[in-house]
Amino acid sequence: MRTRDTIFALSSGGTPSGVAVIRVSGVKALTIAKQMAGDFKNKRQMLLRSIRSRNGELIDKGLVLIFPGPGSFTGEDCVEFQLHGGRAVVALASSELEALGCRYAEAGEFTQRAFENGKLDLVEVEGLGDLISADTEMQRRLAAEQMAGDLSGRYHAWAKRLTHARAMIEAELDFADEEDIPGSVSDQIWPDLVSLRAEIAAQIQSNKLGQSIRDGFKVVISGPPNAGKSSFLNLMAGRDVAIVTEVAGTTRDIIEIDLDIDGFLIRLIDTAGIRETTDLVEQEGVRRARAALEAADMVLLMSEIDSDPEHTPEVMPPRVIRIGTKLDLKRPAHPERYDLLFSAKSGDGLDEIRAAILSAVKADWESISQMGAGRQRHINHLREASNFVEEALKGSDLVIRAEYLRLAAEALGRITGRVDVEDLLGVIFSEFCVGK
Ligand SMILES: Nc1nc2c(ncn2[C@@H]2O[C@H](COP(=O)(O)OP(=O)(O)OP(=O)(O)O)[C@@H](O)[C@H]2O)c(=O)[nH]1
Ligand SMILES: [K+]
Ligand SMILES: [Mg+2]
Repeated sequence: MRTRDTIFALSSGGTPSGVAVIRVSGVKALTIAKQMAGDFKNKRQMLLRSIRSRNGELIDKGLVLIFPGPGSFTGEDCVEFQLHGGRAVVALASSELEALGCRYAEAGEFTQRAFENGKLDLVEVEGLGDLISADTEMQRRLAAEQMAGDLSGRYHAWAKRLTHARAMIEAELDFADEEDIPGSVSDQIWPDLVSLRAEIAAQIQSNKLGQSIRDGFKVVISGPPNAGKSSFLNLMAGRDVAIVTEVAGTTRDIIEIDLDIDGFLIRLIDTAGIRETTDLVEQEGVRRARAALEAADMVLLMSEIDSDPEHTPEVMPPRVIRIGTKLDLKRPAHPERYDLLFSAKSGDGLDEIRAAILSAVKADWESISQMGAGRQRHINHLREASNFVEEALKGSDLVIRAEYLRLAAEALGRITGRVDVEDLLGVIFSEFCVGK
């Protein structure tokens, strides 16, 4: 059995490093640690020991952390060796561990064991994965809350309410023939389920917004050719990412840069100027520009001040900021046409654009920071659950309504991994790095 193997991995980053952490988990962990570091009591403790190979040769002197199961990250017996992070030290310690019967861990295998031993549920596992890959402060916050179980707790609480509702229905069915049950007991549960459905809808909305915090808030730069879109992108990037020329139709491919603005990941996307054209390559650029607009969280609609005709994209995403460009050349005759004015040449207006982006992403953040930001996977199951609740609310036969509530609870259970999730596990754990 694969899970009976004792596994190990270098859990700290690449060598050489000041310290290398080698983590060992499984039934043989404590025995092997004793072979390498001398005898100790099986209790949670940290020891400073000489680590030796089987023939008594000194590998290194370092710290040995003992975590007997189940009070460990994986729930199994675990040991961590903190050695000096030289390549040869790590190589020798690793080959010694292999010789003593350990196997190098696969990506995410420690976390998978933690899940199998009930230490983390799937939502917490995803939070942990996000925490490890978090680049910005807001990604970190969302992930830390999710890992701490905030989101799991909410999903669990909903599943419990559904179970309670079913119990009320069962009770009513059992006592249906008794005269002294006043009205229907289960009638009390329907108002609660109506509000549960609303709470799930709010969570779906929050999860959607949360994805833009986690994966980047997508700001698309759109507008006619030569508006100065790429010049703006380059200024924000602080380097010449995109080609800028006076030729209309210079940009064809989508050009994306990631920015960290006040802890938020902002994905700034430069696109081809939108116009009718016979140039095949430019046509494809325009098609891609339109597609980018559809996926945008926000659009910076740029046009040269007082240029005609006025450009309006066909697809209007929720947030559009109209920006008049090349302010160094001209003051606008129709200032009401623009939300902001900007010059790539002088840099005037740049701070205001940055502030507008930040205030949009902060508005999203405020509406989700209380609720967390589950993944698309959560959204799918939440929709399923919500549909079943809907069916239960619409139904008339109590037995069938109770069955819908069971299905709704099951859909919620799949989010945290309480119900058949085998097929999901591979996907989730493979996202992890080795050593976690
Ligand atoms: N004076 C002045 N010229 C600018 C400004 N911004 C851009 N330009 C010039 O306008 C021309 C077009 O700029 P780009 O940044 O390539 O414009 P674009 O919107 O990306 O153009 P396409 O990719 O062709 O759609 C270039 O010659 C730029 O140097 C500005 O603020 N002031
Ligand atoms: K251009
Ligand atoms: Mg361009």
